[in-house]
Amino acid sequence: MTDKIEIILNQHAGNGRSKNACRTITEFLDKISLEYEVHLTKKDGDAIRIARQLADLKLLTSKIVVIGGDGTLNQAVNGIKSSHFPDTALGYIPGGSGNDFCRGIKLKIKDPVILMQAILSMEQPRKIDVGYATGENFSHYFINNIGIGFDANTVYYTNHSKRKEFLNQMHLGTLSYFTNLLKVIKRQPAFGLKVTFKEHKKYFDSAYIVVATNHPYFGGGFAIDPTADPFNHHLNLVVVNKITGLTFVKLFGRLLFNGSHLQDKNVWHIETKKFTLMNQTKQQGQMDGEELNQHKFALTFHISQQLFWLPIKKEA
Ligand SMILES: Nc1ncnc2c1ncn2[C@@H]1O[C@H](COP(=O)(O)OP(=O)(O)OP(=O)(O)O)[C@@H](O)[C@H]1O
Repeated sequence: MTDKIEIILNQHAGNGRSKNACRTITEFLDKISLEYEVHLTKKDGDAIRIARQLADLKLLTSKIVVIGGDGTLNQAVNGIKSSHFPDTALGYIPGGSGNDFCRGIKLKIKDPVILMQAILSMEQPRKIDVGYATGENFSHYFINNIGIGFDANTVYYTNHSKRKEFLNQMHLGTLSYFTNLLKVIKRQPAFGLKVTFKEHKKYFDSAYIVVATNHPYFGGGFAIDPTADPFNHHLNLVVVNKITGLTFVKLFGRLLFNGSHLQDKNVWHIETKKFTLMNQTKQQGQMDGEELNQHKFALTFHISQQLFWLPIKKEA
C-alpha cells in the first residue's frame, strides 16, 4: 500500500516537459487524495543528494518518483546507490528531451498520468541493468551509456549551442543533436585507445566513436548498438574507427536504416560483463548525455542492477 509519493523534479529538463508532466501528475494525485511532496532540484547534483536522503529514510509505504530527463535519473540512481539502502526502488516519469532510457527498456506508456497509475499499482519493483564505471576519482552508475570522443563531443556542442533551446521548444531535440553532429564530424580527431576485456588487450590507433552502453540508444534515439539489452547482465562496447566523407555517410545511413553498421569493417563491438578503456589523448566524455569534460580516461566498466517502479514486461 502506497500512502505517499516523494517526487524528485528537475523542472528544467526537457525544456518544460518535466514541469508540465509534474503538474498533471500532482493534479491527478490531488484528485485521488494521495499525499505527495515535490523535491525540486535547484542545481547540478541535487538529484543525487535528494535521492540519497529519501532512500536513507527507508520509507516503507512511500514511492520515490523521478520526473526529469536521463541526466536527472542518472543522478537519482547514483544517490540511491550511495545511500544506506541501495536496494531502494525508483519510479520514473520521463520528461527530458532525449529519453533514451525509456526507449532502451521499451517502456510503452507515454502518458504521465497513465504511467503514474501503473507505478502506483505495482507491488514489486523490476530489476533493470545499469552500468557502473570506476577510475581514479571516478565512480558512477549510468543508465544509458558512457561515450568518449565523437558522441561526447556532440553532447558538448549541443549543450553549448544557442540553437538547442529553440529546437527543444519545437520538440526537435534529436535534430539539435543531429545538426551538431555535422559540426563534430569536421572537428573530432582520431585517437589511440586501449581496450582490455577477459584475457584480451586490443589497441586502436584511430578510434573515433567509443560507446560503452547498457541498451541500444544514444543521442535521443540513435541505435549505436541494436544488440545491447538492458536485461542481460552484460554491457556492450562499440568502437568505430575514424572514417570520413562518403564512408561516414554510408555507415550512418546503415545505423539509421537497419543497424547493419555493426557488420562494417570499421566497427568493432563486444558484449561482456567487464572491460577497461584507456584513451591515449585527452578527449571529451559523456555519461547519460551529461558532459564529463576532457580527460585521458582510464575506466573499468562493470554491470550492476537497480530496482525500478516501471511497468515493463522484462526483468534483469
Ligand atoms: N534547477 C536546475 N537548474 C538548472 N539545471 C538543473 C537544475 N536541476 C538539475 N539541473 C541539471 O539538469 C541536467 C539534467 O537534465 P536532464 O538530462 O534530466 O534533462 P534533459 O537534458 O532535458 O533530458 P535528456 O537527457 O533526456 O535529453 C543536469 O545537468 C542537472 O544538473
